Amino acid sequence: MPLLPPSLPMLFRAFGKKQLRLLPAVVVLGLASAVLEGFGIGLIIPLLGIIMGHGDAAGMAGFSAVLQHVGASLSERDRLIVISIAILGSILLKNVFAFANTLLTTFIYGKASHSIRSALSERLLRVGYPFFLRQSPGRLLNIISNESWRASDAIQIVLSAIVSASAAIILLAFLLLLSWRMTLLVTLGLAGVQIAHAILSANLKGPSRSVASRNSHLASQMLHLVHAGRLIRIFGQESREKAIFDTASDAVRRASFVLLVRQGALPPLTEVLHAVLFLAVVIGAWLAQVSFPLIIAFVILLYRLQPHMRALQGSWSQLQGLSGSLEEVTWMLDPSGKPQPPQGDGPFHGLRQGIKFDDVTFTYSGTDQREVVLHSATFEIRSGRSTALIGRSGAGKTTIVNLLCRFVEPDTGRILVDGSPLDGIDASQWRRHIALASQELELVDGTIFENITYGQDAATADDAERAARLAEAHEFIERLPLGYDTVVGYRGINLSAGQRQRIALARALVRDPDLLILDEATNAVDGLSEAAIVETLKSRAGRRTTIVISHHHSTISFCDDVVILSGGRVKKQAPFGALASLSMDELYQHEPSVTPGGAGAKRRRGEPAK
Ligand SMILES: Nc1ncnc2c1ncn2[C@@H]1O[C@H](COP(=O)(O)OP(=O)(O)OP(=O)(O)O)[C@@H](O)[C@H]1O
Repeated sequence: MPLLPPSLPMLFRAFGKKQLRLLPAVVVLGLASAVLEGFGIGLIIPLLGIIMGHGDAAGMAGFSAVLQHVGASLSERDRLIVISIAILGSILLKNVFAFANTLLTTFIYGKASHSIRSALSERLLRVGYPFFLRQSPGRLLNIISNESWRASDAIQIVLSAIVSASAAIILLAFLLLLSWRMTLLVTLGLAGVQIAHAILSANLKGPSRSVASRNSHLASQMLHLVHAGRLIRIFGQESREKAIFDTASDAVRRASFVLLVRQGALPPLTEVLHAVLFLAVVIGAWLAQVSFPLIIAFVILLYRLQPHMRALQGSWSQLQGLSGSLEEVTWMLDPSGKPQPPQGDGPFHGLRQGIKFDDVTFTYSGTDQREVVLHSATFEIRSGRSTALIGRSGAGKTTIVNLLCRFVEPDTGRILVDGSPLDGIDASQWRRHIALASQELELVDGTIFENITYGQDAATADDAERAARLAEAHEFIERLPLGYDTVVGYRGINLSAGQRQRIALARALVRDPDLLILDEATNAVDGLSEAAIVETLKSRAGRRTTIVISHHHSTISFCDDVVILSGGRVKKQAPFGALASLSMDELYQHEPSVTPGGAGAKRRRGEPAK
């Protein structure tokens, strides 16, 4: 049986070297206060000796005899005063050390909880994006908001266990110095209690895991209630959702009850066992005719030892009870088995010739069906031109954007940027040259100015206004009482969908990127505004590369090229001018008869179009 939960070492690593360096101080303070406590209790032997008129060391050996000689040269009265002062002094100093220890452990606890949360956020920010496609948001939320606190509690439990262990070791050493026979009896008894306790607390792991998984489920339900407020109301599902939530909440209650009952049974049980041990020692000492002051000192030491031993056992069972939470936190902290962030460290200074998808195939991993969503896609995006990416719903357009932004990587094939593989380029340098406005990218909970300049710390109010004008957002922003200082609320809840889209577009335009990607970025914008936005985009044409995804003909009308997708396959790539007269439906159904190079040509040779 491992002494500590296997997840603890990783937690301590997250904890930081600086804080770890403080741990010896915790041990030293714990030991020092225990030494003072043991010493103070030991001095009771000569004190009682004087009071009871047994001032000599008859019947005593070893350390007890040494203590019995403390102040032996003084008169009885002076000795009594000196010993009393020494006892009081040691109690006082012991409590000063104990308080210093409390301060230190509280400081370390605070730092530990912060370090764990910080490490969790670091992991979330650095992990490869596909992680979010596979994991339940409820689970992630539960780990950060609930389990991270429990992991911090585990660290505090370990710290107080260190203090208790230090005290127990010292008090046992004092017991040993007083009588090795009685100490042997005590140690055997304590070992028995410890074994009984360990066996009982081993069955806390299951309920602890059950609490963690039910908490994840409950967090998912909470997220659902927050996000689906309109859906639930319009379909009149309040009662049903309430019942589902209550079931999830009650499952947490029931799992926690089982855990707490099992945990709660341990302290009374160990207290009874300790009491049995205590009595056994007293009776044993009496039977062995140990001197009375020695028995008193031994019993007091034993009495003081018990809370530390019980605290140690309590720490053990608490750690077992927290094992589900610890496993969840260490799972999130552990980089192994998680998608890596995009690799590659090549520099990128700007797009010159263009981007080529070369036979790219892609499947979203982690889904049960694992359907191929992009089949051998080959097409080009010319630099300084606008390319419309069109196709019916589910054709794979957003997947292409995900690949371009390196949120996901191709299974086979390559994406070439100016002839170099994209996966060899440093992802953050590449992304600095891209801006994405998409129906899925949210606004941040801040002001309109903060949203427009998100990721552009150097952007001024003028820059923000210029971008807002280009995105047809300036007018409505100016009409708001607080203008650019208006707080948009969580996910931009205080704005209309069209207003949110225009701010998101301004956020993309303020970067003036090499590659602007608009994925259904204006589908909620009114016709007039959209026409003006298209004019803006036209003015960028020839200067910057733009990819536009839309189901509206008007939105793609200014594009130079069009790539038509169907069922994850590139059906056609052509200059848009040649097909501009066709409606969107006709474009979607267009057969790959005149494909200048690229995927269509390849298929004509080998593979029928789907
Ligand atoms: N995270 C995901 N996990 C699994 N499959 C996904 C995921 N995202 C998309 N898909 C699947 O990939 C296919 C292509 O989806 P994609 O979002 O690229 O389509 P789209 O052409 O952008 O559609 P729309 O016009 O509706 O936005 C679809 O069949 C979809 O079900």
